[in-house]
Amino acid sequence: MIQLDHVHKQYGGRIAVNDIHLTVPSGKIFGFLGPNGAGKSTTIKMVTGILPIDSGSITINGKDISTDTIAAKHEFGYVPDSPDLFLRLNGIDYLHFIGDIYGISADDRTARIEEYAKLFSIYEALSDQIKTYSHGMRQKLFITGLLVQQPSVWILDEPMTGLDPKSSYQLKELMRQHTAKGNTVFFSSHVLEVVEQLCDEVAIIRKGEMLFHGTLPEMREKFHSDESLEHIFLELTQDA
Ligand SMILES: Nc1ncnc2c1ncn2[C@@H]1O[C@H](COP(=O)(O)OP(=O)(O)OP(=O)(O)O)[C@@H](O)[C@H]1O
Repeated sequence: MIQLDHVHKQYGGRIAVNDIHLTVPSGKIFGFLGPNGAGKSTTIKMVTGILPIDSGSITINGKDISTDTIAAKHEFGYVPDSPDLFLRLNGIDYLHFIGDIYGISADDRTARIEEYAKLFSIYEALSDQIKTYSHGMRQKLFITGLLVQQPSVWILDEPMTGLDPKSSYQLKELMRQHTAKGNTVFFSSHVLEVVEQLCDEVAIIRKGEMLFHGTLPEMREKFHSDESLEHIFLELTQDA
């Protein structure tokens, strides 16, 4: 479970996230939506401890990211929207680095690397430097790292971007299996068809303000609409 309590963030004088209160429950796939510049990545970077919070608090499985940072970081895994990191490492070195950080045993890590790198068709490329990977391959390597770590909470920023249809399907299946075991998946996306098909709950943010948080049936009831998520999203986020 992820809990955001009155979280606020400004860049200079500009408010990026305004007093957000949100619970991402265990056992659910949770979609975080909003137009460009709405505050999604800023929120995700605060949840993951990459950016400091100006005010409010964030806990992951009850561990406070600001005051109990290391413990909180052991609760989640994160796949960034721009996986352009550790470029001089080989894929396999990156996966062992993740295994070392999170104390994954040699047997578990070998089995997981083999299973998931093969599932995402990057096994053959693991001895190459990450800088030679395409965007989609980098994305899949970071997802494989998440699966080597196997944390209870998955935080994914635009995870489907750059994935081919088969990999996107595999990731969606893994998200479903993970939450079916009582774990948490929190991801941002612009692909509303995927969100509509996959998510148990959604939150919509615009200009740093939370516009809606709940299930899709609750959204339809609240906005008196039988329309698609895309239609409701466009209505909600259009400039007044
Ligand atoms: N490092 C920064 N310095 C100054 N302003 C920033 C910075 N990062 C983001 N912002 C501003 O904060 C606001 C929220 O940006 P954020 O990246 O969180 O949006 P987003 O919802 O993730 O957008 P996108 O869908 O385009 O990725 C925007 O107005 C953006 O210009």
